[in-house]
Amino acid sequence: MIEFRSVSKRFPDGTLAVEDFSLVLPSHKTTVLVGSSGSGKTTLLRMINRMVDPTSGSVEIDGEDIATLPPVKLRRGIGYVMQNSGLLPHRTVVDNVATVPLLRGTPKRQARADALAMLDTVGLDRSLADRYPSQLSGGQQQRVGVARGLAVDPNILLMDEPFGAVDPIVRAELQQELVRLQKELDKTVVFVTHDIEEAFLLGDQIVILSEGGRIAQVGSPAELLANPADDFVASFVGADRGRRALHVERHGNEDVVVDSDGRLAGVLRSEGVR
Ligand SMILES: Nc1ncnc2c1ncn2[C@@H]1O[C@H](COP(=O)(O)OP(=O)(O)OP(=O)(O)O)[C@@H](O)[C@H]1O
Repeated sequence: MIEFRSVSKRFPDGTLAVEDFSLVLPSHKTTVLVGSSGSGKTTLLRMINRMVDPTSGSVEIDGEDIATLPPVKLRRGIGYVMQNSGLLPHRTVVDNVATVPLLRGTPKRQARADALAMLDTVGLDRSLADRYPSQLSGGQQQRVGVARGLAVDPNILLMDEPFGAVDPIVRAELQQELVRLQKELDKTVVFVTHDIEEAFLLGDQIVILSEGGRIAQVGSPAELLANPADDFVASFVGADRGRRALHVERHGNEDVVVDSDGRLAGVLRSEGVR
């Protein structure tokens, strides 16, 4: 598990990006940090692999204070996927995926074989292996980014708005793919987004942040929707707008569920009946 203990981050220019943040991120679960721009999501994420060090407080992984670990070593064991994929433009797809394993000393032939297998895992055709990133679509580039993040078989995968720059259809595909991958790989995933729908889809634990990394509420999607802590959360999760408020209408012998705009959402069945 990852634990933030009273973590604050003040940047040299005086910006207090995160103030006294404490949270446990359970292992083998997906925690989604969601909040508006500037709420400190990226800063928090980057403190997990020491791309940013806290000004005060500590971050622990499985009980070990990561300030005591060399950053380079730590990072090689943590997958990191960025919004614009962060691929090296002058390296082929397969070489991009194999970069970190090679740095860790995996023999070249083995690293290539592993990288090709990883393309299969993220649903990319091996025929793309020798292309350069610019010869791929945005969605394909993001898949390569995910493959690269997973290439070192990390326990922890950090994802910073990885699907933010692709069109909505590809984005939905990538989200479904991540749901599938997470079932299969069972990593501890920390995912940053400003999209609450994405958070609801992917998160076991959702952390709603307001400015300065302040936690507005932590909970499962159901908890947040059923019991929003305040108006800010209610508005953020859409509980206030009636958008998610469904009601039941009787049609003949069936109860159907209808949304606030009168659109049909489904049929109501008592539990156990299919
Ligand atoms: N290197 C830096 N130096 C100074 N201020 C910084 C630095 N990096 C981030 N900040 C500031 O810290 C605050 C939090 O930034 P951060 O990038 O963590 O937010 P975010 O929630 O990820 O935002 P976004 O959704 O826009 O990516 C912002 O006010 C930002 O301007």
